[in-house]
Amino acid sequence: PLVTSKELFKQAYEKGYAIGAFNVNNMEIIQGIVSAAKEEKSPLILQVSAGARKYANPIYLKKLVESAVEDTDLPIVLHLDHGEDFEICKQCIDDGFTSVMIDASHLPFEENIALTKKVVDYAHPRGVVVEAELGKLAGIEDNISVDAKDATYTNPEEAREFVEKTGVDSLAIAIGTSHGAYKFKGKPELDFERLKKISKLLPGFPLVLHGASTVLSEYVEACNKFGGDIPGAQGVPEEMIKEAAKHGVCKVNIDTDLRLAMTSAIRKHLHDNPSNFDPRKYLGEGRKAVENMVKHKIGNVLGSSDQI
Ligand SMILES: O=C(COP(=O)(O)O)N(O)CCCOP(=O)(O)O
Ligand SMILES: [Zn+2]
Repeated sequence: PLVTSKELFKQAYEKGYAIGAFNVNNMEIIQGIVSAAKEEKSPLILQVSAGARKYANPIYLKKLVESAVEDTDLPIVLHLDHGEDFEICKQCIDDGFTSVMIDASHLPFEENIALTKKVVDYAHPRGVVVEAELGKLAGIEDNISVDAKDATYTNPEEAREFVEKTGVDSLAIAIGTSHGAYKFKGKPELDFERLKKISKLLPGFPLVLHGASTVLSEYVEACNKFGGDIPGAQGVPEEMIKEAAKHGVCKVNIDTDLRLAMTSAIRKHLHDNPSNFDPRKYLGEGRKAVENMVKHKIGNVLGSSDQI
């Protein structure tokens, strides 16, 4: 069924695992993710960004997710990723999403609170949960200085005040991750001291990690071997994701690893089969690669297998 993440996060928090939140943009990506979750008997968050709504048309995405629920009967959360204003959150809530993110992290603290509370006050009476963000995902400057970290990473005391004043159900925090394939110039590093402080001040409260792709080297190498050009790509080591799940992180956002898995498979297929021009062949290979990557994440990193 379509579910909210409330109960899923509660169990994940208690058992120390995290739930993958995978971005969806087309049928094959959804099918790959969902078959992996089905096989791993794992709860699942399918998330739709504004970019995905523009690319695929919201109606198609909603119907594809409904098909996944009908086909597998998995507990699936349909989540709006990075909602940029009240309007889009309202639209998705009215459209049957079970969870929305209002990303007001670029606003001053008080304005972030006000806008987040406005979304919470609309969502909760309709049985929908809300994710907000406090702090700014790292840029890709080299290991940034301590005071720069304090200026951009999530402040633990502010996090507690934010949650109390907004009633939000989960909080995306900034501890050194960033979106995309180029997360670290030097050695990958997350601010675990900060994470521990935040989770200590917010016991039992679900935290969210954005920019949590590993940028798996096997896919980067395959992309580059078959015509791609993705130099120096680096992500979050899987050990760090496991560690974060032990300190209150219940939702782990993964999009770049999906893209790399799909792209590497398609590049390889097109390279190895120059005479083929049937999209079902290379899109099918892409789907299979997505399925295998998500199975790996669920089974070996997130720990959410056999939880349904
Ligand atoms: O946290 C992440 C993904 O992190 P990742 O890049 O490490 O996978 N996300 O919220 C995904 C953001 C995708 O937005 P868009 O569709 O506009 O490109
Ligand atoms: Zn994000």
